[in-house]
Amino acid sequence: MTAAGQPKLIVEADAEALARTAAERVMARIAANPGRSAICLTGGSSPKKLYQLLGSEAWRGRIPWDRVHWFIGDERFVPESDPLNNMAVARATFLDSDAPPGHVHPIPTTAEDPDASAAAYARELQAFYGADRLDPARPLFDVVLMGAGPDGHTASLFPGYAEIEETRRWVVGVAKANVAPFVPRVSLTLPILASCREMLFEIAGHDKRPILTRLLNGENLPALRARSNGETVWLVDRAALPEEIRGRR
Ligand SMILES: O=C(O)[C@H](O)[C@@H](O)[C@H](O)[C@H](O)COP(=O)(O)O
Repeated sequence: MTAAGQPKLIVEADAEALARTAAERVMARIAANPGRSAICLTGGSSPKKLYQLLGSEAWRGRIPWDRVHWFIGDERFVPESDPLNNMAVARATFLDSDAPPGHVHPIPTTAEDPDASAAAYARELQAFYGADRLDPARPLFDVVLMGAGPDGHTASLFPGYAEIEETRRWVVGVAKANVAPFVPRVSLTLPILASCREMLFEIAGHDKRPILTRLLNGENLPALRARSNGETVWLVDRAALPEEIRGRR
């Protein structure tokens, strides 16, 4: 985990400390980009503490809302009114109070199917970026937030699924998830997620220990294959660490 190009592992005492470090890193990337900043959010339970922090009185005032745009790396193909909708969680927790509406870019789930929704979001990302080819010298996102599922998926890129190998399309529809909730998904692909200054994984809690152990052992799972063209950071808490590593820290 220390060789060049490898994810950098940062261990925090607990999920609260992890969320604070994640918030500081997001803020540092926004501050380092004096222009229009783009943050790619994620879903599931892992980012909730971070979102709550960013929505708190102390942190809200630190965010330059007028120059930050908020995207999402994957979505469950359910209406925004459904509690399973990833962007709806981010909106309710921190975006709705301060983000200008035009700066929040949800994956549309009103299209006829996940493929149509994926195509629409690809067009939106390309319009924002100003090109349909990514220039390695000009990343699409400042930060891409990620989580790791129990099967090693990340975003909605599941192990063994064809979508993980996609190199051409920016966004793909995924007919059925490998883990609950078993609803269709829409996901950005690895090359698009890689187009960022920092990819930041949040992996916390005892339940994550089995999958973190597999990832640290180098299993070729989507969460290990997802890498930034810039920096990749795995923020983990002690509860998620395998026993033998925990004893050494
Ligand atoms: O829509 C989703 O479910 C996600 O974006 C997904 O990739 C998530 O990050 C992992 O499954 C981890 O999920 P938890 O954070 O709930 O463990």
